[in-house]
Amino acid sequence: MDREPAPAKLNLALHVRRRRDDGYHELETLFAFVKHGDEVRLDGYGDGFAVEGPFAAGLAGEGDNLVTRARDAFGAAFGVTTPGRITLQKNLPVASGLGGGSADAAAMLRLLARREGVPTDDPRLFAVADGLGSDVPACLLGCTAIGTGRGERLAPIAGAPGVPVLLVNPGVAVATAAVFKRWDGVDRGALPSGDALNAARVGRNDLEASARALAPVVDAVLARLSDAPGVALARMSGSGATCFALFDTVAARAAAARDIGEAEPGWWCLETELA
Ligand SMILES: C[C@](O)(CO)[C@H](O)COP(=O)(O)OP(=O)(O)OC[C@H]1O[C@@H](n2ccc(N)nc2=O)[C@H](O)[C@@H]1O
Ligand SMILES: Nc1ncnc2c1ncn2[C@@H]1O[C@H](COP(=O)(O)OP(=O)(O)OP(=O)(O)O)[C@@H](O)[C@H]1O
Repeated sequence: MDREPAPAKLNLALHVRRRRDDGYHELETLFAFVKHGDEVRLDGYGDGFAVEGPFAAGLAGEGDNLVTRARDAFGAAFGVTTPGRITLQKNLPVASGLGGGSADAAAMLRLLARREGVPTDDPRLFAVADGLGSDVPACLLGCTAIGTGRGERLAPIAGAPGVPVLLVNPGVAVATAAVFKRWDGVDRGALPSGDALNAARVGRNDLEASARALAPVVDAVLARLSDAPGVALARMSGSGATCFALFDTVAARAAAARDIGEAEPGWWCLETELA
């Protein structure tokens, strides 16, 4: 059995600069990853596709799932067919701003590249990732990076590994296309330069207002995270509704997780670290 982790993506900052003629938006975003996520497994025997784990329910099956689409796109690009049974361990909430589907697709590509002897920096692999979704190249790269264009043009930067993070999702799925559609068209300026934490601190998420309009509970999540003692930064990730907070200490993160868990037992809370 071959396994590959699919870590959750965060947009520490997400600046939307303009709407393009092709319907996508020009972004400047600071991608980072945490130490938790989904997992893709490939078993050499059998065939088919199965999803398990806490967020497996209701997820697209074979055909529509990004994992099987990644397998098929890899096969078409490299002229190989990889038999075997694929299992997706779905630990991340779906349509939640954590890029779970993109992370799963990227993990499938990494796993197949390893099997077939394709270097992970092969430009053809990135072209396949690009064709699967705007976040997939960043997830394939898998390290702190500035993303421009649709998010597919990547420049790695030094990260801040080990910083304590709390992720909170209120259980409302938000469709990415709908959030971009509500963006007000106002360019609020470039992503600040500097190291990752400084850029994150000074930056924004320009999709927050649109996501709040679709999922007003995002306000409550951000309020709870911002009010937590010892919080350095609280912000929504991607198109929401998951919000993250960076903490000064593990103890402060643990206290916030406990308080939020008691006050809002229906919310998903995950204590993790920047990778
Ligand atoms: C919000 C982010 O997660 C931030 O990293 C990404 O921009 C979205 O990445 P993704 O989920 O991989 O998005 P895609 O599957 O490529 O696109 C889904 C839909 O989101 C909108 N979309 C996405 C990316 C982008 N730069 N501009 C857009 O307007 C488009 O309506 C598109 O049809
Ligand atoms: N393996 C997968 N995991 C999650 N979603 C998938 C997967 N395959 C297909 N999808 C579909 O893709 C859509 C987006 O899911 P995903 O969880 O990647 O979005 P997201 O977390 O909102 O990403 P973003 O950071 O772009 O906002 C869902 O509506 C889901 O039906």
